[in-house]
Amino acid sequence: MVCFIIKKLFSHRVNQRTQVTGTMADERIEEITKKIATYPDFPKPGISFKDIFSVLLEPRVFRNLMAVLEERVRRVCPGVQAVVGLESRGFLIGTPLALALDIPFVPIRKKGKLPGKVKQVSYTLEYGTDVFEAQESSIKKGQKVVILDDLLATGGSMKAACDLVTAMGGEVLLCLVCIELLDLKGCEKFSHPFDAVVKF
Ligand SMILES: O=P(O)(O)OC[C@H]1O[C@H](OP(=O)(O)OP(=O)(O)O)[C@H](O)[C@@H]1O
Ligand SMILES: Nc1ncnc2[nH]cnc12
Repeated sequence: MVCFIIKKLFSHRVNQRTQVTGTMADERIEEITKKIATYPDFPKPGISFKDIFSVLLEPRVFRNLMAVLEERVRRVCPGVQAVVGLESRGFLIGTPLALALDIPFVPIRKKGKLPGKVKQVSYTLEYGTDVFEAQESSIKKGQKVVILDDLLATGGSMKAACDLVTAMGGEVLLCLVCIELLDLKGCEKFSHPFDAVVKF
């Protein structure tokens, strides 16, 4: 209900509402921002690659990132029932977040990697196309989920994940990323509530 109201107020962005306030919080995010390394022209010319792994190299900064993500989920969608993480970098932050919230972690993987019956959706990336899959039994009808990823670029991956979760009967309460590339306007691709810790 709260998410619904926030969504109505801020369209697809909930940053204004979920931003952690206070000096400590701002300092954590400032430090996380500084730690994210940028690699020009990787993996293709014209792509400015933002590397979440540089944050994971420092346990204190990684812990602060996880704390910020957890605070935002608890604040915006306290009734959340699962964390959905996108392969592969979304797994790195999705699994510790699910553990911290004591709820299931649901992987969305690229085609052909999940056993058993799967549901799939195809999508376009900033530098290619791919197919996402989830195990049929991993998302229950009516289950309230947060979708988590390291980065939002064109928004193709997040939109595909929203479509897949919705097609499986899940309810997307929040799409959450560590890094948003503002110029690419990826959050305009989908209509679910969205939040990002760091924006470039
Ligand atoms: O907003 P988009 O344009 O869809 O791009 C963002 C996605 O691209 C990257 O994943 P990638 O497919 O490169 O996989 P990886 O995490 O395994 O490196 C990133 O981790 C996001 O999932
Ligand atoms: N610019 C970028 N940096 C890191 N990961 C990405 N995935 C898609 N675009 C990306």
